[in-house]
Formats: sequence, structure tokens, C-alpha cells
Amino acid sequence: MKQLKINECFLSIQGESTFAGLPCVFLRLSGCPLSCSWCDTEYAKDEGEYLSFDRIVKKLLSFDVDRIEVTGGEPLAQEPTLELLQSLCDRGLAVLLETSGALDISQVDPRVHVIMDIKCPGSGMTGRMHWSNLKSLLPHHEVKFVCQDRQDYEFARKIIKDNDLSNKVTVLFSTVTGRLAPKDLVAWVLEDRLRARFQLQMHKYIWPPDQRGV
Ligand SMILES: C[S@@+](CC[C@H](N)C(=O)[O-])C[C@H]1O[C@@H](n2cnc3c(N)ncnc32)[C@H](O)[C@@H]1O
Ligand SMILES: Nc1nc2[nH]cc(C(=O)O)c2c(=O)[nH]1
Ligand code: SF4
Ligand SMILES: [Mg+2]
Repeated sequence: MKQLKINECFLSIQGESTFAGLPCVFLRLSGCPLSCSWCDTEYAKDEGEYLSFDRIVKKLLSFDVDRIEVTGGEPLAQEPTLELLQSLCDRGLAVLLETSGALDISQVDPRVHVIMDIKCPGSGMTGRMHWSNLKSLLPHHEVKFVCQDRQDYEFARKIIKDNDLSNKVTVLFSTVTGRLAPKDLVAWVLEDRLRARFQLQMHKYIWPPDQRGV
């Protein structure tokens, strides 16, 4: 029986990406092989329970919302995730996948809206990037740079330029909450006339930033 280790499942508004502000059901998978210095979901590393696909799908559908984000933890670290994503697409749902960039995305169903981090130096995880993912990106995918300082920003700017990312996908810039002033990152993006979308984690402004399940 196919199963996945699940940390939490809840209804909220999407706080990030081009889908920000829209109702969305979140499925947070347990476990992550990375350890970003600023990770806000460390609780998802170990905590969780194994649920069958049937129970997961039943739970997701019970919210009666046709947009689902699969996140984590690192969702692609569990092999059955690929099949779950496909079956959610087959049901006609809009499926978003939030992934670190460290695992291969080439086998993800092309209907999925992949939102892929490119880990900047401040995360400590740049060396873990699966760089050939850049070749697997589709026009409806989004890449996200989460920056904690100027060094991270300059790294992101170089990756965007060297790979012509703004012409291929939506490029998102985000601050590490509490580590970089949003106005500084916005000023840099504007100064360089980058074709990128600035975002904040909206849910951390609506609810206390450390609240789970929102
Ligand atoms: C918790 S991760 C889960 C998905 C996947 N492991 C990843 O890193 O993309 C979801 C998103 O939250 C972002 N994130 C985690 N901690 C953050 C923080 N302290 N400030 C801003 N964004 C953060 C990550 O960079 C990622 O884009
Ligand atoms: N509301 C809300 N939006 C989100 N977008 C991405 C999230 C994540 O943790 O991956 C997230 C989250 O945890 N909550
Ligand atoms: S990859 Fe995602 S879940 Fe894993 S440590 Fe980094 S931010 Fe946290
Ligand atoms: Mg989050």
C-alpha cells in the first residue's frame, strides 16, 4: 500500500508565489535531507505519521478547495510523492509543489506548478543544489531566492543572468524573515531593474510568525 509520512494538512491562504492570497490546502510532508540555517519548519524534519494515499486524498478533498500545495520538509525526499502529485493532477486539482532545488524535478508531472528554491550561500546549502534542475524548468514554474544579505542577493543576480532565468520562468525574491529588511532587498532589485517578483511570506503577517498550521 502506497503511503507517505505527513507532518500536517491544513487550509489557509497561499502566502507565497504568484498564487499568494488564494485559498489553498497545504500538505506538509515530513523529513528533509537539508538543513538551511534559517529553516522555519524544522518541526517537520522528524514529526509525522504514515498515511495511505487513500487517507491523504480523502483528507485533501474534505476541504473542498481545488488548489493544493505539497510542501515540507522536502516533499521530493519521499519517493511516492511523484505518484501522489500525478494522481492529484488527474483529479483536476491545481497542484503546487514547493521544493528545495536539491532533488531532481525532472520526473515531476508537467501539470504541477513547481516552485523551486535556489539556495543562496546564507542558507549553507548551495553545495546541495541539483543544478541540472535548471534544464527541467517549464514556463509555468517559479524559482525563488530567499536572501539574508547582500551576498545572497548578488549570488541570485548572477544565477539569474547566467541562466537567463527571467525569460524562462517567474523569478521570486524573498527575504529571510527577520534577517534582512524587505526595503533593502526591494531597493537592490529596483536598482538593478531585475525582472523579478518581490514577495513576503504573507501568512507570517496575518498570524504569529511561528504559528503552525496556517
Ligand atoms: C519550509 S520550505 C519547504 C519546501 C522545501 N524544503 C524548500 O526549501 O523549498 C518552504 C519555503 O519556505 C522558505 N523558508 C523557510 N524558512 C524561511 C525563513 N526563515 N524565511 C523566509 N523563507 C523561509 C523556504 O526557502 C521555502 O521556499
Ligand atoms: N499560508 C502558507 N503559505 C505557504 N506557502 C508556502 C508555505 C510552505 O511552508 O511551504 C506556506 C505555509 O506554510 N503557509
Ligand atoms: S530545504 Fe526546506 S525544509 Fe529543508 S531545511 Fe531548507 S527550508 Fe527547511
Ligand atoms: Mg512555510
